[in-house]
Amino acid sequence: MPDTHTAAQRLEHDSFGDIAVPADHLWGAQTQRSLQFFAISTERQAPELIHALVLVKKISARVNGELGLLSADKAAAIVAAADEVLAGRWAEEFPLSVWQTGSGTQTNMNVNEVLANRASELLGGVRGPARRVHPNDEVNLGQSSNDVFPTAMHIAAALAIEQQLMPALDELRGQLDLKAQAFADIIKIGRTHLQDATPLTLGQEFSGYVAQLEQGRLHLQAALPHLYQLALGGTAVGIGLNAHPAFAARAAAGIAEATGLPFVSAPNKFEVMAAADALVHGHGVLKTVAASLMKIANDIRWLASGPRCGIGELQIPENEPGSSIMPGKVNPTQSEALTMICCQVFGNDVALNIGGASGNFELNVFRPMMAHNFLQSARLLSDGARSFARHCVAGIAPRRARIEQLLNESLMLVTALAPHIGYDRASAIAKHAHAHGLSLREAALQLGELSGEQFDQWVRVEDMVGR
Ligand SMILES: O=C(O)C[C@H](O)C(=O)O
Repeated sequence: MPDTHTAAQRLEHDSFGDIAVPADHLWGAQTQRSLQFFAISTERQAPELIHALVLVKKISARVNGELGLLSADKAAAIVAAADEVLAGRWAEEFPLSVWQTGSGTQTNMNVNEVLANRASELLGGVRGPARRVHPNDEVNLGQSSNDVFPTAMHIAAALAIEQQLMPALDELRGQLDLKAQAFADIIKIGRTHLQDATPLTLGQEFSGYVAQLEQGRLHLQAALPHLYQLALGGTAVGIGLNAHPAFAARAAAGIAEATGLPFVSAPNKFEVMAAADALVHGHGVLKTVAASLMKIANDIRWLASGPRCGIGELQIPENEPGSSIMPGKVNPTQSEALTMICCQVFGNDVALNIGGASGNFELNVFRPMMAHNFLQSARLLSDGARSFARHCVAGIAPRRARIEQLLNESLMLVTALAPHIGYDRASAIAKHAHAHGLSLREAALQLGELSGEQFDQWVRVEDMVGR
């Protein structure tokens, strides 16, 4: 009795022979082998990377058609199949693990197979070995995983920076800037080394966060030109064997037009294929942005600590119950999520650096991991920055009474006396005040260092904050 519950299968074929694949899927033999031999963990190639690979295939088919290397009907069918994927169809046809061949060959072939089978169907043919479009000879025409995969990585990374990360960071910068302006007149005590320091305004403190993100944007922009260089046309080792001499430049121009970004054919294909420095540099900037966000998120949660027994200068939004056991407790959860994201980005950076440093001769073979880490970092930072902007920063309010209390209790206002009575005498006032639980004014008068009028004239916080 045949098992009627067994899913229908069809035979696919590659240079290793026949292999059964699920009949309802478009992928072919090499995808199936990869599923068998790389059943490793749950990380799949990022949708942004698949999208970029499919775009490369679409533009390549069009250019190869224009160059007379591919018949017009087949080029059009591959373009149409690619457009279906780019429009969101067939997402389940790209099931491969990140942890596979280091060049991304199996994912390149996954894309080739899906587009070949679908293009065949669009031409009225079948899927499988009798298909009317060949995955290697036609979809992969004039290409190798070695140039296609780094090309897709550069496209996906540049798009992630420009379309995801920059807008998200701009939103967070905008929210912080609103607070910087709103808090411009609130004088508070500064802290250095976690110890009391001289005063500044809350607005000045927040303006530092704004400037951090402005610098981050400039760093991101500076990382883009290298990512705009595309390896496509280099084929296996960078010399372009089997590609038409006009292919590289035309394909890069097509990708630039399709994305609206100034991609060009890399002037040196050996560099973009043998190394992955553009990704290492770009992720270095993502790491820098993570360092900025971690500092900002940490400051805000420390300033909001309490509400009774901490610093308590800021009130942050109370979005959800904080504790399963402690009634009424509310926690700085947005800061916690964002700082965890930053940790992940730092970890991704280490792995990506090792991968980038470990290429051999003509090819870097750490690419799927590097693409995965880069795109995960960009996504995490984008979503995290937006979440933090909307659910924390937008609702931050100053706790004025507490700010004023801590300002008045601070001993470091004594710094304003140093130009008048010298460092040593001012220091003696601060130490005396601390030792005897006195205010600075009381200590100064007790030590007979200056008159009350002089103290009031010289220790004026409004004059200390440099506005
Ligand atoms: O898959 C390819 O096109 C080439 C492969 O990565 C190799 O260099 O062996």
